[in-house]
Amino acid sequence: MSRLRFTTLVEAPLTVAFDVARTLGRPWGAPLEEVVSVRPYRDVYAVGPGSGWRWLTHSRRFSATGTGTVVDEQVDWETGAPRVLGGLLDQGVLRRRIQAAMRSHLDAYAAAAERRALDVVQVVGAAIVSDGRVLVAQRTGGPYDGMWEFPGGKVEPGESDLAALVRECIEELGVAIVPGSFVGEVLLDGVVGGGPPGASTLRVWGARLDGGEPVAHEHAALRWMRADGLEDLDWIPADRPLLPAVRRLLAGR
Ligand SMILES: Nc1nc2c([nH]c(=O)n2[C@H]2C[C@H](O)[C@@H](COP(=O)(O)OP(=O)(O)OP(=O)(O)O)O2)c(=O)[nH]1
Repeated sequence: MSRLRFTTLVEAPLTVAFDVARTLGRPWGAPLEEVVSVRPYRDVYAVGPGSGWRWLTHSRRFSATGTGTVVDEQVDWETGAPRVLGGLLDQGVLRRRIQAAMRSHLDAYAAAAERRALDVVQVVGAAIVSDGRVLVAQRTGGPYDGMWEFPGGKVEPGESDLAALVRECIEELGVAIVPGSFVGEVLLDGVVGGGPPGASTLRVWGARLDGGEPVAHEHAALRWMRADGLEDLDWIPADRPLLPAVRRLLAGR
């Protein structure tokens, strides 16, 4: 079997990286069919019957990082041609062709995803840690009335994620923060900022206070929570998958 791997960093949220990858498909003509699709985390395609290949799969994994989405792709194939000829074909001609086609395809893909990301409203949140506790905030009004969240909000056009994080904490809590390590990114199912449902994501960073005590200017309440009480809060459902990473942040790992 022959295998090629590709890694691309796309400056776009998970949802955009995933959706644009699927719209563009892949740069070779083999008739691949979808085997698995878990939006926005992974998909797998393989050749359909009667295609002339013994084996051809293309799998992609989309992972969130502080600077964008990392897309790891793997192409596995075997033509099924007789031994020596098959080896030459798989390891020589096809390998070079797939590699060259994928390289220019991935450059165009990254650029297209970055352009599309400009049209999607991104939400950022701060997991502010102090003395082994994390600050959580209770929303008031709207569909998530009474639920708990990380302070933060929508990134404005042309603003960086971290600038938005700092601005939102000043507006909502009246404090300056220093952003730290990236905690994670989750899909938001609903409509955010008037966009299509499920287009946006929430990206959370660890942070520390740069002096001052947070005051709830826009929330019903604020609470400093230790790791063991986090699961019991009535969180906005989208935030729950982030809790294991927040516990690791509190444990200093
Ligand atoms: N801030 C924040 N928003 C979250 C979290 N989880 C989650 O699903 N959301 C959703 C709720 C909203 O639909 C959206 C954020 O909107 P927001 O109302 O807080 O944004 P904003 O501060 O910019 O408010 P506005 O100026 O538009 O009124 O993201 C979270 O942990 N923190």
